[in-house]
This record gives sequence, structure tokens and C-alpha cells, in this order.
Amino acid sequence: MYPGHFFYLGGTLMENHLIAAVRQHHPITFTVANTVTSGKVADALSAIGASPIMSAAPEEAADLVAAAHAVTLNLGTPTAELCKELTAVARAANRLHKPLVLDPVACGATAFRQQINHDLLTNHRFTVIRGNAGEIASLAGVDWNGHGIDAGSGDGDLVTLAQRCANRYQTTVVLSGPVDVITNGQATRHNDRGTEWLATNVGSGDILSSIIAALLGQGADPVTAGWLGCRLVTTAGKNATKGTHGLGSWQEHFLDELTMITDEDLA
Ligand SMILES: Nc1ncnc2c1ncn2[C@@H]1O[C@H](COP(=O)(O)OP(=O)(O)O)[C@@H](O)[C@H]1O
Ligand SMILES: Cc1ncsc1CCOP(=O)(O)O
Ligand SMILES: [Mg+2]
Repeated sequence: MYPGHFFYLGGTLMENHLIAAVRQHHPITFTVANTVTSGKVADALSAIGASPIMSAAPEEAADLVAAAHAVTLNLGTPTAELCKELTAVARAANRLHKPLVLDPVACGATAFRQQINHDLLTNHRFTVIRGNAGEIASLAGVDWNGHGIDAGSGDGDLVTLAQRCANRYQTTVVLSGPVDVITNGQATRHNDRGTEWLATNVGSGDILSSIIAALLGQGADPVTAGWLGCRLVTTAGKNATKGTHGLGSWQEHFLDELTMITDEDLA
């Protein structure tokens, strides 16, 4: 717990104050980012008031984890070299009790990605896993037609799928999509806000994962951080559609909406 962090009050986290707390305390949110959306993630974190830092150097992994309030491992563009960094960061985060989020981008697409995710999940504890249905199905060992970085298609109940993944890895799962499912295997919440621009925009999921980390860094419990992260991203995304002509203008409005979002918007 850091000075100014929020804590449980009568069993309920003061969700509405978390955004204000992030804006006031600027939690340092360390992302081992992919090479595609690193800048977008940094901008989105900065827009909500968090203090982003990205690095892929194992030499500074322990120091950066020590300085950070929360950490995200994004596996969008893995390499054998990056695996050293992922291991060093995960180990330091567990040792220093820092919240740790996994974004298993396209984890079912190749044997290489499957192996990296398996190794990380076997050897380290994650506070939250955030992925789309195809990614969560792959981690849960459920048959699914993944589609690259996108969710693809499959049968079955998404709540059951998310709960299975949460139970398998003893963690909280945020399964994102048209309806987001947030579960720790017992408590389950939903968020049904959004816009298809979020699916079209490359990096929406990466942004969500790192925003959830920022909220964890501000002291939110995992289910609350997962739900509020989804609520923030989808509310800003939906509000950004006003006056949008295409993906370019939506992206610009989305950053503005993330910056200006209010408790009333989130309600
Ligand atoms: N079809 C959709 N309609 C509304 N919101 C969506 C849709 N698809 C994704 N989202 C939202 O976009 C955000 C990122 O989720 P998602 O697109 O599933 O991640 P990823 O980019 O990793 O596939 C989530 O907040 C989710 O609610
Ligand atoms: C296109 C692409 N290729 C490797 S990572 C990446 C970005 C994935 O972003 P997201 O999963 O948030 O849509
Ligand atoms: Mg993704």
C-alpha cells in the first residue's frame, strides 16, 4: 500500500475515487510493451493520469519493477531475447509484491507463443490475465478458432470460459469483447458498454491491460481494477464516436475522452 492508495471500506472499494486517485498520484505503470502499440499505450496511460514507462532491457528490470506501482507483460511481439526480460520482470514483480498483468496477445496462434505463456504462467503469479475470447480459450485449453490478434469464433459460454481460466491459474481473468467478463473464479462482473471502433483500433486490448495495471497500482482489488478498466476504455471509446469520420478521428477523440472522463460518464 502506498501513501494515498485506496483501500476497502465496509467491503466495497471506492471505485469512483480511484480515477481521482490516479490523477493525483500518477502511479508508475511499467509495461514491457509490444513494438506495435507501445506509444499508444503510453499516451492512454498518460491521458488517465498514470505515469507510463516502457523498457525491454533485462539489465534494468529489477530497478524498474522496484520503482513501479504495477507492471504489465504484453506478449504482442515476443522474441527469444525478450524472454529474458519477461522472466526478470515477472520474478522481480513477485518478489517485490507488485501487481502483475499478463496480456497474452495471439497466444494460441503459434507454438512459440504458447510455450512462452505456459512458462510464465507456470513459474510466476499473475494478478490479472487480460485477453480476448480466443486468447483466454487458448490459455484455458478450450477449442477455439482464434484469428491472429483478434478473438475469432468459438462455442461455449464466455463466463464459464473465463472462470475456467481463472481457476486454472488462480488469478483474475478479464475476458474482453462486446461484453467484458471479469472473474476471479467466484465473483464475476460484466461490462456491456463499447463501440466497434475499439475492435477496429489496433491496441485497444493493450491499452486496457495497462490501464488495469495502473488501477491495481493505485490499490484497487483485481476484480474492481478489471471492471473499472473496461468501463473506462469502453466509455471513452463510445463517447469518442461523436463526430468521428473514421479511425483517425476516433483515435484522437478517444484520447481526449480518456483525459476528460468523469464519474458521471462512468456511471
Ligand atoms: N465488438 C465490440 N463492441 C464493443 N466493444 C468492444 C468490441 N470488441 C472489443 N471491445 C472493447 O474493446 C476493448 C479491448 O478489447 P478487445 O478488442 O477484446 O482486445 P484485443 O484488442 O486484445 O482483442 C475492451 O474494452 C472491449 O470491451
Ligand atoms: C498488430 C499486432 N501485432 C503484434 S502485437 C499487435 C498489436 C495487438 O494489439 P491488441 O491486441 O491490443 O489489438
Ligand atoms: Mg490483444
